[in-house]
Amino acid sequence: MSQSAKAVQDPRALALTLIAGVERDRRSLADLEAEAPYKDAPPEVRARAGRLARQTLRLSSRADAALGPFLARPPRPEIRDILRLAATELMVDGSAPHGVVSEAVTLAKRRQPRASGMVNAVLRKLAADGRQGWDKAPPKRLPGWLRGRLSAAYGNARVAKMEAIFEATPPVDVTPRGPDATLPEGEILPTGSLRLAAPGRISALPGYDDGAWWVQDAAAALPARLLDAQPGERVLDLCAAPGGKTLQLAATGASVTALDVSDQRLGRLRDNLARTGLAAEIVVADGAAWQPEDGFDAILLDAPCSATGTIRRHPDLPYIKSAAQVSELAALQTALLERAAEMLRPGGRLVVCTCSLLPQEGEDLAVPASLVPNPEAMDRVPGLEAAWTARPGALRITPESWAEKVGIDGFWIAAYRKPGGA
Ligand SMILES: C[S@@+](CC[C@H](N)C(=O)[O-])C[C@H]1O[C@@H](n2cnc3c(N)ncnc32)[C@H](O)[C@@H]1O
Repeated sequence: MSQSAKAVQDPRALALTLIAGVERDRRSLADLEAEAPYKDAPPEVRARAGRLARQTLRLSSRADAALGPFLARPPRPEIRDILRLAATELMVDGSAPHGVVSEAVTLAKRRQPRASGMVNAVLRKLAADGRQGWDKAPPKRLPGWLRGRLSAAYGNARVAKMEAIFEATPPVDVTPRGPDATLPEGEILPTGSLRLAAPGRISALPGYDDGAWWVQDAAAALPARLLDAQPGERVLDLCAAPGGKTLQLAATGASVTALDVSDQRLGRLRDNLARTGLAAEIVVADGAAWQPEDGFDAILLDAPCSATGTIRRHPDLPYIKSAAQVSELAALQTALLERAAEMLRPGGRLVVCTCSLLPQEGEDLAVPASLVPNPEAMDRVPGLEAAWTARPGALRITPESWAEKVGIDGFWIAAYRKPGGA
């Protein structure tokens, strides 16, 4: 059987193909998971492989620190990845050592047979004596270009706290469709989202099939709440796919247009609307060029960005994002914001957000002269931390907020209005 055919049946082998694709080819997990061998694997193999790959990427430097004392010399990358993956299974999952070691040895035999004895010996030693080295290792550092910028914005101590949060398995939050929604077990958060107690298989949880709620980080749920769409209002969700915020807007009874440049990503938005029974007009277009016939009462711009606020959910990002990409994205964000301001009717409201931690994609974005800050928007949402207010009408949320609850996604969210109108 070929390596790729074996990977389809074996979650560990499949996880290793994902890890290699991220680390060595600098490709995103989303892209790798859309193609073979991942897409051909059975659902339960895919789910476990995806979880193992993310866990291993999140914890790779902790694994290296714990494995280091037992290694005579640095292993080749494909053997190093097997060791890292097995280390996380031993130290995080608490899996039985004999099973983890024997699977790792089998994988090593396929890649570099001469290394299998070393893999066996090192992992046995790690299982017996590695706990202290694992626990005392510092969290994985962000890449230098990103760490430098975040340290300049927030200080080293806060960045270290963010790095600690990025190592943790992220919680799963859901947005209730309304006050009477059937909800799974969990903790109601101050801002109204629900943090699931035991996520497991999401589609098997009560209320999922009826569209009573949808998965959405607590921070990601805030921009639509701040926009406060009203029944009958004409609302534009600019950059809408896969549609978490479209669902929130549509659930208010507003008349929602959901626009995105990616027809493929809009496919997921269509599926989400079908599951929840909510409605929106879907437009495939470049938001910076689209010309609607009439202005909108309210616009939500969730612009494409570096997504550096979501590294705990996307541990591949530090490998694949660069400073040059951030500058390109900031230029696109500025163009989309200018266009959004033009599409807003006088008297209308606009909320712009990015799931970025970089001021270049938040605090420093140029705001069109036709818009003024709308601090009143903040009064409509409960549970906002005072420390999040960056300036009137704008929130800077960083991932180490709510650290005792395992954090929150990082976001920049700013509310504006366009003076004039009736
Ligand atoms: C942060 S995501 C949006 C997430 C979405 N609002 C949600 O809550 O599920 C950014 C989106 O912007 C889209 N996008 C990128 N460039 C665009 C453009 N020029 N015009 C419209 N959409 C664009 C991407 O396809 C992507 O779906």
